[in-house]
This record gives sequence, structure tokens and C-alpha cells, in this order.
Amino acid sequence: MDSNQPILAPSILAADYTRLGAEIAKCDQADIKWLHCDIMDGHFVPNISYGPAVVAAASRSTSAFIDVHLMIENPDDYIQAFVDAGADQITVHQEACPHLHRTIQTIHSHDISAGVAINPATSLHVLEPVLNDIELALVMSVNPGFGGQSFINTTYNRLQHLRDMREQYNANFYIEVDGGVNPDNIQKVTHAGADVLVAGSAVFKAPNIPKRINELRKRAQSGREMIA
Ligand SMILES: O=C(CO)[C@@H](O)[C@H](O)COP(=O)(O)O
Repeated sequence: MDSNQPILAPSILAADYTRLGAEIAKCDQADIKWLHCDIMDGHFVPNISYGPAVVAAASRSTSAFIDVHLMIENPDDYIQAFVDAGADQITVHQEACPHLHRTIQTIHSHDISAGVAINPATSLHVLEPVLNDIELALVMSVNPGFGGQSFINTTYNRLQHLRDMREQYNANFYIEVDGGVNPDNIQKVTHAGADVLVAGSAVFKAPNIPKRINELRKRAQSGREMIA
């Protein structure tokens, strides 16, 4: 973790796929640092999104850090494919990984960052054994599978709790939040402790994408500054 500024990570799940390069170029106009790619398999989550070919196309069209979120069963089988597609970080779900340390080691063996995501109903304590092994913990603020859902309000307390756990364990990972982040709640989300904000609909459904990104970032920063 090397930044005290919140990072906005637009999720291309909500982009217009007929013009993906142009949509990403609009994000680049606002100088995005991360781009979030949501992979859904129709098994771990009840929806199918896209695969490595789309991640490779996204990666070719931007110099942003490619943040890949695998909402899939058996993620170990697909790590190499997403590394080849240009992933700079791969996040797997704790709920999908019976051998979580091994999966994290496999991701690290490719010299990229490793993240672990948890669903809204999963206890934060499942992360304790790996808190010192990861670069990112992703707290889902919706049940994964679909964009455009409403933010679950219990997430605020979970973010605060995870921030405390990070301190307690003297760990050094980003806290990312994903699902239903918008201009109305983003300040509260960063105030609660999130470092990385994934936003799909709030970015790509906006009439002016660069302007919306700048607005979200500004509000995120003001929430961060409110932390004592
Ligand atoms: O990954 C998921 C859900 O599984 C989504 O949460 C998107 O990553 C963000 O979409 P919005 O909620 O911002 O539309």
C-alpha cells in the first residue's frame, strides 16, 4: 500500500462493450490509476460476464493498473490466463478457495499482487490468517453477481472493523469496497476506511464520465480527510 489518496477503480462491467476502448479512454482523460475487471462464471455467482480476452483488450487500451476480481469457482485454474491477459493484481474470493494460502502463493509466483474478497455475510475473521500475506482485502458491499445494486449499509461498520484489524496485525494491504458506490455514499465509504473504491454504474452510466470520476474522487478524498 503506497498511497494516502483514495483510489477510484472504474468497473468496466457497466461499460458499453461495443465501444470499450472509447469508454476506457474517457476514464483515462480523468487520469484513472486503476481499472477494475469483474469476472463471473455463472457458478460462484448467478451471472456470466467476460473472460481473459476482454481483460487483455482493456489492458492494451490503458496504462492503468489492471485490478482483476475473480468471482469464480476454482480460481487457481485461471490465474495464468489472467496474468497473460495483463492482470497487475488478482483478487479471489475466500468463499471459493479451500486452500487460500496456496492460491495467494500462486498469484504471487507471477510477480503480481494478490487480493482476497469476502461476501457481505462472511465474517471478517476469515481474513485473519492471511492479513499479512495480501496486498488487498475486498469487502463486497453487495452480493456479487450484478452491477447496479444498492450498497448494503452494514458495510460501513465492516470497513471500520477491517481498518482496526489491519492496525492490530500491523498489516499493509489496501481495503477495497465494491458494489453500489455512488456520489451520495462515497464520502462515508472512505471515512469508514476504504482505500480503493470500485464504481461501475456511477461511472459508466454518467453523462460525462471524466467529470463524474473527478467528482467521485473529490468526495472520496474529503471522506478520507475526515478520519481523525
Ligand atoms: O462486481 C460487482 C458485483 O458483483 C459490481 O459491484 C461492480 O463491480 C460494480 O458495479 P456497481 O454496483 O458500481 O454498478
